[in-house]
Amino acid sequence: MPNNVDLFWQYLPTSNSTALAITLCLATIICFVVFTRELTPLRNVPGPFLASLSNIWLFRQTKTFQRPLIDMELHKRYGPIVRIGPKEVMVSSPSSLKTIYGAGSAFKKADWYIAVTDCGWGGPDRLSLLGEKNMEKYRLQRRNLGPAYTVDAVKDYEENLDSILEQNINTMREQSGTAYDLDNFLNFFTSDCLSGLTLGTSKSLLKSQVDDGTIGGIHHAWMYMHVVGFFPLIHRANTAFKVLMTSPTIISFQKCVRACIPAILRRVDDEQGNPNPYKFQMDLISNRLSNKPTESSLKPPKDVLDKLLHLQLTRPTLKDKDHWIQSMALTNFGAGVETTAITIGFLIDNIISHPGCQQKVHAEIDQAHRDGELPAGKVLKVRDIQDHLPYLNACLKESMRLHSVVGMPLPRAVPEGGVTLEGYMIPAGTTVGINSWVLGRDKSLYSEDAEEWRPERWLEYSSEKLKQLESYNFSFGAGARSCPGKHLAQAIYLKAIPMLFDHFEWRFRDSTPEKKIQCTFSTRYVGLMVQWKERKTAVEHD
Ligand code: HEM
Repeated sequence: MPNNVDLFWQYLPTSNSTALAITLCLATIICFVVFTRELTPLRNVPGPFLASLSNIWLFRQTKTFQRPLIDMELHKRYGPIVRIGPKEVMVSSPSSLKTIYGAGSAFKKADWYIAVTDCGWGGPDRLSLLGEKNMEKYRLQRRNLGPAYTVDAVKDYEENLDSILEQNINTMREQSGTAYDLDNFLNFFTSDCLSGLTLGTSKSLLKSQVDDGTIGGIHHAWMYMHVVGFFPLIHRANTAFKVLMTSPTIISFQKCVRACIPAILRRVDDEQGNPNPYKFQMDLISNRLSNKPTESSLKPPKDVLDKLLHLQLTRPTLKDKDHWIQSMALTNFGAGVETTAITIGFLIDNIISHPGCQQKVHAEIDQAHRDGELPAGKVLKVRDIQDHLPYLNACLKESMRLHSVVGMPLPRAVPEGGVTLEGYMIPAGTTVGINSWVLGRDKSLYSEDAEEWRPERWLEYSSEKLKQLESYNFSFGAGARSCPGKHLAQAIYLKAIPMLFDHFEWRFRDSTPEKKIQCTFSTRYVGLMVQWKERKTAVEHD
């Protein structure tokens, strides 16, 4: 009876050249596996086998748009450090947060961010804060434009925000009882608010319920960057061909890319419905750039663009930089609309999902009205939620902890000399990152019930503990590359949230709503239908 070895030889090809080809193939595969997986200090880092061989594994995971859930599962399975690419690991401990992102850290943004930029095709002097890798240029831009985004600067724009918020609440009164997709509705809401803050006026998207292309454009841009980021070369080539191949007769390279990775670009295609997503904003910005204030006509700034133009007048670095001013103003939309909408959306979802929570929120607001702490019928101040609505504020913190806006690790490159993370030596050049969804559920920070929704925890913590937790708050990033738009976003959601619960009672349209997240860097619910109805205010109750 032939044994297994005999059978093996029996089926081997007889021709010498075929045998040689097979041997060469096998040898190449073995060399490739040994080289990419084993001949690196990362060989002992646990993780899925296929992930250690090529970025395709990570690309495929990312393409599901479920990174927060996938990353949480991976950490549960493999521990505080997981190898998710041949040269990429993901870590989870709070101490790693300080090492990678802390003040003075030498970890630069990784190559994933190349897909956020135009690869220099718009000229070397472009402003693209999120993707900028040249730290000298980045610091120069942020130092000069940053003053338009401080807490004090934002106070100057609040009047515009207040009138948009009032308009939005009135519009919502008219729409009472109608069912809306929560994410869509809030994108309209925040787009109007950011427009008021940035340009002093809005296109009233919430009222018209029609996207002028801006919201779709932002969404598709993030979707593209989120996935193509793993293949910077594709992005570079794509950008180059987009610029070079303007002739309609030449088959654009973009089309080839589309054919190769249809899942991403099928959605990008939709964008073509509106070739100029920022038209409304661009027209206003161009108009004001051609009618700039002079020293003698200078008035106190009323919106971000005003403030940027003031800065331009006083800072020589900004003298010939109209394109920086334009890009910075547009960044408020690209980086602010979805992120702020998602922050409010997750909170609304959490409050309606947890029985009794909305009643508590309403009771707290009503009591604050009765105690005279909140003026009835007026837009609240940014600090009101912190000072007078502790339970609602605790719900917000709990929501941001469990459902952070950014749902993938913020990728950074390990600097020269390497680093030790979670007990493993990680060589220079490796991409490392922490996912906020994982850190927000860290048991060493939030105790054993870290996975549960329990807003009361924020009312129980000592001030020391609160301070410690604040230092691990990753919602707006951390260190030198943390979010410059934080105060702008906070002005919107800290004012809007109490109003949305003061004036309305919320419910899901369906008794058992389907909750499907979609992570395109930012993470939202898709297709979650909600309704609101106007409620009597405390004064009307009494
Ligand atoms: C609730 C709303 C917001 C959240 C949760 C948020 C979150 C974040 C996070 C986590 C980062 C770090 C990204 C990274 O390290 O790659 C970031 C960066 C950034 N954000 Fe925001 N953001 C919000 C609103 C805004 C707004 C309104 C603006 C408008 C100016 C803005 C502009 C930016 C920019 C330009 C960066 C890049 C900074 C850098 O790379 O150094 N964000 N944001």
